[in-house]
Amino acid sequence: MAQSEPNIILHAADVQKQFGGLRALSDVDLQVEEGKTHAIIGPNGAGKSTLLNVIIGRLPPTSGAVIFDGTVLTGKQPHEINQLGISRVFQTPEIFPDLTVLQNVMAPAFARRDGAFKINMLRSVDSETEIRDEALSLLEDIGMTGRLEDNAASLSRGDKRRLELAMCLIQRPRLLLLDEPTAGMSRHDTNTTIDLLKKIKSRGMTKVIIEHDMHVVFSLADKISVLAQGRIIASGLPQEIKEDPRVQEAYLGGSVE
Ligand SMILES: Nc1ncnc2c1ncn2[C@@H]1O[C@H](COP(=O)(O)OP(=O)(O)OP(=O)(O)O)[C@@H](O)[C@H]1O
Repeated sequence: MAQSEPNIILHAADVQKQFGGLRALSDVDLQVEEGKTHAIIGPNGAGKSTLLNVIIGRLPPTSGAVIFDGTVLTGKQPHEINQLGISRVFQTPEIFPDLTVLQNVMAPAFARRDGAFKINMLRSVDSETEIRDEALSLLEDIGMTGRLEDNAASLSRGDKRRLELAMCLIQRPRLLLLDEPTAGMSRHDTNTTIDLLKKIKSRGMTKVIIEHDMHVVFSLADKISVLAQGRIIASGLPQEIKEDPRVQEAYLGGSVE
């Protein structure tokens, strides 16, 4: 029996981004399959953050379009894109410093339940007990059960990043964008985060991850696209990318191990 075609949930179609005289993105065509983890790698200045900012509506593309599950995102505001079920974990954590750790994780679930989020996120309307239970479960997953009542401002940078990840996960977005989710973390915290991201894979959430740490990339990615000087120079399975001479060259002759 023929295999059914994979569903492309996110498509950046022929995207260009110009900053004055600098072309940060050229002819970028990125297709992300539903339920998969798609990593975008590339040397410094390759255009990775620019592409992510175009996807989430923070930057308008100079030309081209981004399509999410049949809806053209280009021209929409970041909050509208978020309401369609796209969340992003930022390099600088965006948390509520004056709330406790537990309150931080519960807050986005209440916002989603009571406000505009509720229409397009995967989950249905929950009771406060359900939200609390899910927040506790996520906090256990990220190893922060011992810090529930601590003020979020008191957390280390790595803990703030994992807290923000839990805040995104409780919204159960259809697409989660992760911008260097383990930057600044110890190896132990990095591995905890990898385990958490693997765990949520089984929930069918699609993830796009930008990452410099190849241990993280090769632990998580189903597919990898390589950006260099604003162009996608290779796209494929992790093993194909590892062996691709163009990729080795883009990393200045280094290895992508
Ligand atoms: N707002 C901006 N104005 C002008 N130039 C910009 C702007 N944002 C990014 N650039 C330039 O666009 C290019 C791509 O930058 P970008 O931050 O997307 O790369 P990156 O792959 O994310 O790099 P890194 O891995 O170092 O974060 C770089 O040359 C950068 O200097």
